[in-house]
Amino acid sequence: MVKLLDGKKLSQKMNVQMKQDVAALATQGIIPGLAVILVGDDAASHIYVRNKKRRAEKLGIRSVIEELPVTTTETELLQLIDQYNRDPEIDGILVQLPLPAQIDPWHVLLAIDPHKDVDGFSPVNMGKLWSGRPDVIACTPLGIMKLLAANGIDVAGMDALVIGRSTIVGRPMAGLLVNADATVTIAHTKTNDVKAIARRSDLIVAACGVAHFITADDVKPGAVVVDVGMDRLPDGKLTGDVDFEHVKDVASAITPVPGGVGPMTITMLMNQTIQLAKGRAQRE
Ligand SMILES: Nc1nc(=O)c2c([nH]1)NC[C@@H]1CN(c3ccc(C(=O)N[C@@H](CCC(=O)O)C(=O)O)cc3)C=[N+]21
Repeated sequence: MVKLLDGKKLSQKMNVQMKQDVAALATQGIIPGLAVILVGDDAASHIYVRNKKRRAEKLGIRSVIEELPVTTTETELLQLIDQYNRDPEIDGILVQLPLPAQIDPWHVLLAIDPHKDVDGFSPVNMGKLWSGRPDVIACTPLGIMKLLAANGIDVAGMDALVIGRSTIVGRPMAGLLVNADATVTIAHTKTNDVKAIARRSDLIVAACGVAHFITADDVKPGAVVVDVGMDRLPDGKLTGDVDFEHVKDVASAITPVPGGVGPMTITMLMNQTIQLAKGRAQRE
């Protein structure tokens, strides 16, 4: 029987601890503060940001949402980031990716104070992760590690395949897996035969953005399959990079879409905002 890696259920469980943490901070007069900056009118991004605001409100985290027009210049965005860098009541800053073409995301990642980089995308935090000394960690990969651990899956010694090399998912995912003693392959669009690698992997993390890219034929019996995809089928339905219906009969454990990695991403974002606020409480 396949084990369903249920991110919604684990998120609800983690909410209990997070609410206690927020209450403890409140006795010290501290409310965790999260600034979310969204540039442009990408429909999916607006939905994620609204979800984040709702989750923050439920937990007692103060969130400030900045929705900027698609014409925003890089200078304007960097000025806003600097304003939040200096705001003592803001613990975490998140700039929703992707950004419009006139803004270089690298300049944005360099501008965010690493101590407020709640996404863990800045070069300082990425470097710390790859140095084996993680600090703030990218929320999606961190959520995946929590989901695996909570289901008793130890990746040590596993042959792991990460499909995708983005700053948001693939690279930090590979770093976390290496730190947890997995043997990691990072595949990408130029990889010669990703399916052959998939067939001999004990763990597959699919983050390539192609609906149902991983089929039952690509999965070794008993492998663990994690689906980071958020793809739309022609009928508009949300689906993942994994053909769940068929892969579930081959894998030993699998994440659903929705209800798997997505909810864990937001949970980690909230948890890291709370952890950063705890750091502020200690300094004050
Ligand atoms: N700086 C930055 N940080 C991010 O964390 C970030 C980003 N940029 N850009 C886009 C991606 C995407 N992302 C998701 C978060 C939650 C769900 C989520 O909650 N998904 C639900 C379903 C939602 C639905 O039904 O549409 C689920 O999987 O169950 C999905 C995707 C965060 N991202």
